[in-house]
Amino acid sequence: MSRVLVVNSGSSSLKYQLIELDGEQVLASGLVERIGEGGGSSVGDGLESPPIDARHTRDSKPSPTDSTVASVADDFRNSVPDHEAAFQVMLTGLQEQGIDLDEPLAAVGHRVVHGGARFLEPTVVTDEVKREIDELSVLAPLHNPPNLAGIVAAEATFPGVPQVAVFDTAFHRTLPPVARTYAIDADLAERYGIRRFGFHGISFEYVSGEAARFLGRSLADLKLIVFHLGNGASVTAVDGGRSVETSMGLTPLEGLMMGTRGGDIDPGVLLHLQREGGLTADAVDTLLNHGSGLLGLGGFGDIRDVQKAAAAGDAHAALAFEVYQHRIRGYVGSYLAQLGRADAIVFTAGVGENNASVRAGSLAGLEGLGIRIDAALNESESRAARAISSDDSAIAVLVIPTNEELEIARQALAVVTGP
Ligand SMILES: Nc1ncnc2c1ncn2[C@@H]1O[C@H](COP(=O)(O)OP(=O)(O)O)[C@@H](O)[C@H]1O
Ligand SMILES: CC(=O)OP(=O)(O)O
Ligand SMILES: [Mg+2]
Repeated sequence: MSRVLVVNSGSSSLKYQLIELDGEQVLASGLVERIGEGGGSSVGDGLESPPIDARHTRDSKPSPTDSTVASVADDFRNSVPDHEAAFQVMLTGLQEQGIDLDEPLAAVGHRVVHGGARFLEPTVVTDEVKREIDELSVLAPLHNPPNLAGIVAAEATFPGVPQVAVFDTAFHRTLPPVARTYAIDADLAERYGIRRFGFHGISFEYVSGEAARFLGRSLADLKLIVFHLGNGASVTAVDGGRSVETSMGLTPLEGLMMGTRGGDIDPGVLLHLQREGGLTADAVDTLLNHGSGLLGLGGFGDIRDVQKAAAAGDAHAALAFEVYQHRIRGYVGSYLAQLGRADAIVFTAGVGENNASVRAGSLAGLEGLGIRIDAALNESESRAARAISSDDSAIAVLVIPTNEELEIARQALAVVTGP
């Protein structure tokens, strides 16, 4: 028996796949979107079709007149998704795709974003594991609560089936001390567990393997810079299959600019907002997680909407689009220096796979570093893993579709079947 249900219960969507790992066949899949906001669901090829318009976001940012701290916070709280309802929609979706829910499952695999220092491997869920995932919610408030809700719902629906948590942080267990250390007081860091963890590890692991396969080379010999550009976005330097540097840190707030998160910021800005703006710590949290990034600066959380607004002459949207690419370009340079060289730069996830302008814009002007994009290849509508660099590019540039669900299914099955 090697049938695994994968539940990726996210902050505003639930993605699922039922996978038969003998032959790696997807038996059913779907996406339940805009949970709790009257949103619908899609089944079947849902993961291939364009997903949600404004995930993690409202349709547009609050106007300055209603942006008192309290009203901004309340506004976002009103859109807290109902994950239990989403789980029920998923079950209906599975049945509509002809799945008999009584057929035995080897495991249910769950994406869990923050595994802290404790969870370095995929882990069979126990009450203690759930407690620890819950405790880590303070470091991933957008993610761990819905991840846990998915686990609890699956336990109730599939009693006796092992629930396996697969952690986004685990791939980054190889980060060397120099890359996981913040330059703050060492005793304080120790006492409060302050260090860099990194996220999107499930995707980075899958995509690195696929990039090696595409290049026909051993992963052990490759130096890769992998950009996961989804709603959340991060980049990892992968050396011989190991994460050696990554842009997210203690929480998924650090690094690149994202849909509703701003990424790297001078910590002095937060102090200034608290002292001069009168914002509470919770209001700053809301602002950083829900009201920054493309949404905060450009007015829309989905980069396609930002591009449309920019094309229509909106200066803030145009600037947001530029800043997004400027950050990516900066990390290319930084990680090239950290790795010493790179065999390939890889783009993945919603924006990375689908947005040719972001790829071209971010890498424009980097010919001196040996990076040249072929415009026609870059603009191709192909969904397959592919190269988009020109023949004379010293560093290959690849687009590799991610498949977090397949990676989770593989890891979950490996845990329950043992070595
Ligand atoms: N088919 C598509 N064409 C263009 N952009 C897309 C497409 N699909 C997704 N995106 C972009 O990807 C973003 C979401 O990425 P995704 O990886 O699905 O996010 P997440 O899994 O983090 O929710 C959207 O904001 C959108 O801009
Ligand atoms: C860790 C993270 O940011 O995940 P997502 O992209 O799913 O929001
Ligand atoms: Mg994602």
